[in-house]
Amino acid sequence: MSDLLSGPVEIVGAGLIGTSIALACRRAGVDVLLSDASAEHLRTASGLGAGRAKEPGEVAQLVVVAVPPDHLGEEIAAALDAAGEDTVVTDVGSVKAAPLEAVSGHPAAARYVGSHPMAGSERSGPLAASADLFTGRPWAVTPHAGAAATAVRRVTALVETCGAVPVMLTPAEHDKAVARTSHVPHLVSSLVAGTLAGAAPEHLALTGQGVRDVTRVAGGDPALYSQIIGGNSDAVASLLREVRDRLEMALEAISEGDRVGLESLLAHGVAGTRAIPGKHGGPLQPVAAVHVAVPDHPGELARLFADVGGSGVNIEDVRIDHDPGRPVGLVELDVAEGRAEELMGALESKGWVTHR
Ligand SMILES: NC(=O)C1=CN([C@@H]2O[C@H](COP(=O)(O)OP(=O)(O)OC[C@H]3O[C@@H](n4cnc5c(N)ncnc54)[C@H](O)[C@@H]3O)[C@@H](O)[C@H]2O)C=CC1
Ligand SMILES: O=C(O)C(=O)Cc1ccc(O)cc1
Repeated sequence: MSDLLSGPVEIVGAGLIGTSIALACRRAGVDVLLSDASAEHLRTASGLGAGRAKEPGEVAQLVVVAVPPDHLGEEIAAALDAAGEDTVVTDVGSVKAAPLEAVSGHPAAARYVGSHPMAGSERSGPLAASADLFTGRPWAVTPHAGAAATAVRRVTALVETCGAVPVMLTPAEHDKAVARTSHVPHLVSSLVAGTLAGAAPEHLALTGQGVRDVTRVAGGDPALYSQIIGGNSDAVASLLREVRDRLEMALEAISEGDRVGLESLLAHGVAGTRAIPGKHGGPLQPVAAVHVAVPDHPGELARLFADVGGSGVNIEDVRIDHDPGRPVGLVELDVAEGRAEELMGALESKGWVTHR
């Protein structure tokens, strides 16, 4: 348990994110008080060991507001109104503009510091929660100009207690950043996924890993994402105009048979993928993909990973695709470039069928 965060921590909104934070705090030995507009979510989260229902009069050291975006402002203001003199209030909202507006002018605004974990899931509610959700993930801490240094330290201690990596940003920088790294990618993913709805089954039979990668985040709850994206409209609109300009360039290049123009657009995309930081925030390491055919039986993945472990080659990333015609999975293992041949040799010697 951190000296800066001895508890209790109060979670307002015991859904996916709130319950995950609660579970991580409980694991660190911190007392957790829960509240939620839904009695069922409160019961479920308590039953999962995320904490106990808050009793009237109990005062927390840190309140974490984890409700849907449209309700953050009112719940943050209510938490500041009700809190003790030393209580710090944070929220986990995906956009920082509205929460900040809600506390501006509040006499206790110095005790509010916004934050945003960059981890989640397409699912919602306490049953989707996990104490490990934030492990190793970036978590923005976004103090406003009037925030107290002690409040910033306590919110940073929460991030560390959850095993995440704090990233300090102003609220305005944060909102611009997430428009680029989260909100526009989500919208574009949804637009692409929409072209699949109602498509002919014989076309969908050719679905491979690429389209699954591009459309994964589009599976998120539309009610939640319309609040998130709609709450960051200026930053999202400005980037979407850039995307629209490039889409028009792509249409023009395709209709005019301009291969040079098309290649230049695709090369710009490659540059974008290389700009994404690698694991642990370092530069992106060049990786090579090794594909392994894995029979669709219980225990086969465990056997594969044990054999990879025995080879001494570290797995940088892993994806699993399914052969539509056979009971076989295709596991794609990303490893450091230069070690792929060694891994293939080691796996082939154990009977696995591999290819690059
Ligand atoms: N879902 C994700 O992947 C991520 C979500 N966030 C942010 O976290 C916040 C919560 O999102 P999730 O946990 O995904 O949603 P969720 O739907 O799983 O949980 C929200 C919880 O808040 C409760 N609630 C609603 N209104 C309330 C109120 N006025 N007072 C008390 N409880 C109330 C709901 O009953 C529910 O249990 C959102 O603001 C979202 O922007 C941040 C990072 C990732
Ligand atoms: O699913 C993913 O890859 C995510 O990036 C999850 C996510 C969703 C919403 C956020 O505000 C932050 C993170």
